[in-house]
Amino acid sequence: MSDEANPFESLQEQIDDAAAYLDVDDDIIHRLKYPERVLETNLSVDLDDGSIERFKAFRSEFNGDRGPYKGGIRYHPGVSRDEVKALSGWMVYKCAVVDIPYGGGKGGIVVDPAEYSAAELERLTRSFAEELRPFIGEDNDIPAPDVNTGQREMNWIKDTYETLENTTEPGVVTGKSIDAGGSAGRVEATGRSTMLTAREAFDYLDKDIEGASVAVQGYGNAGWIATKLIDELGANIVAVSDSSGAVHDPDGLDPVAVKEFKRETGSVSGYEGVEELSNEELLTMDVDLLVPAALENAIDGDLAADVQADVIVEAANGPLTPDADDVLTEKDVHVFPDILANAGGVTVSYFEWVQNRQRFYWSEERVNEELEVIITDAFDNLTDAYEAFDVPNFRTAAYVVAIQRVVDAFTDNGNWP
Ligand SMILES: NC(=O)C1=CN([C@@H]2O[C@H](COP(=O)(O)OP(=O)(O)OC[C@H]3O[C@@H](n4cnc5c(N)ncnc54)[C@H](O)[C@@H]3O)[C@@H](O)[C@H]2O)C=CC1
Ligand SMILES: O=C(O)CCC(=O)C(=O)O
Repeated sequence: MSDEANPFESLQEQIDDAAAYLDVDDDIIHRLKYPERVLETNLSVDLDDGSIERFKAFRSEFNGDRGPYKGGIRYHPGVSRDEVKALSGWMVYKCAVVDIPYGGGKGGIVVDPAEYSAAELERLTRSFAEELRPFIGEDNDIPAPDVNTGQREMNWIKDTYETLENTTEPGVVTGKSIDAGGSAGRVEATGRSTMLTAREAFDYLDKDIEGASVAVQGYGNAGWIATKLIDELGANIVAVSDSSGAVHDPDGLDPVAVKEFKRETGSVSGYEGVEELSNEELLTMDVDLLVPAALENAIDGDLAADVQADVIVEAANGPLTPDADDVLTEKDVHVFPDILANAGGVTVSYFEWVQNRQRFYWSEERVNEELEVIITDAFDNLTDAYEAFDVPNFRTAAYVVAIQRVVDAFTDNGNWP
């Protein structure tokens, strides 16, 4: 993974690339490139051995023109202020692409959760929730899971908030467990929209997904579910990876068996009867479809020169640097961007929030059906814009659609002459 590109600068470049196709005042575009505010805090947490450790944490509220700030919370040693700013900006344009009534936010704690006990992580999460309390709320800013967080952490945040506020407000966070007010289908939603985007992309490009060879980088929530659902479309999953490395079988891997192996051993590496590869080798395999589902900057300009995939569908946020985009556009590799492909997560978070507010819960079938409508409509809007604006790639098309929607909300709110 390249550590050179600054994700916040990448976001700003993506906005500029699309703004060039729109008739929007430069001052408005400038406003759309910076967060409205960023909370930076230091959390002091009691460890199990009696010592105290301090953790840096952030929450960026990028833009609220279309609704409450919305976006996940990440636990990772690589979290930084600029990373969180970028991730919160991508949330703004993601929510606009799928046309759900949210702005964008994102948070993170600089921590490797593997090094701490569950009790320590609970104290850390509740401490962060206390700091977040003045900012979050179902009409203000609504956190959700991201890398290394899930239902457990969301339940802790909800409980801390509700206790301090002396209220019941399950819609203050999404991605909760079902018993705490979560939605059916939320855990699978990010991988599901990745699958739907891949399916629509192959159809649009007149390619057959059945039998298509697929490599997936990252085998966590987004990557594993995407792999399983793309496999169910009849594609041939030839390689998957996690931070330990990649496994490759040209005859096809069984995604469920690999997942079970990872659950037992902690990694995909060591899975029997397959070839072991590096992550870089996986990313440059000659496959029909490549799905980056790990972290930002997985493919930079240098690596992009060696990419052999025909189609890339981004399950991760920001896996390609702007340099990589330029190289891949030049090579005619079709990249379907994160702000569409992984938008299933926030879309089903929206369904969860709606259900929380109505205290009326939907079946998983209804969630999946409504998600499919939103993702396929968004895909059609994106490809319409790709053709109408004659932009070089699908990312720019997605930003053209999204920026126009945010600008329309801003100006309709009476903020501009
Ligand atoms: N969880 C969600 O609902 C959503 C997640 N995303 C994005 O999807 C991506 C993955 O998130 P999750 O699956 O939730 O996280 P996760 O923590 O469940 O999984 C991350 C996976 O990436 C792997 N990984 C980390 N570094 C790697 C590397 N250098 N090479 C290969 N694999 C590596 C990890 O081993 C793990 O398997 C992130 O970019 C996240 O922002 C986007 C939308 C929603
Ligand atoms: O479910 C959500 O609100 C946001 C998920 C997220 O962080 C993302 O889409 O990157």
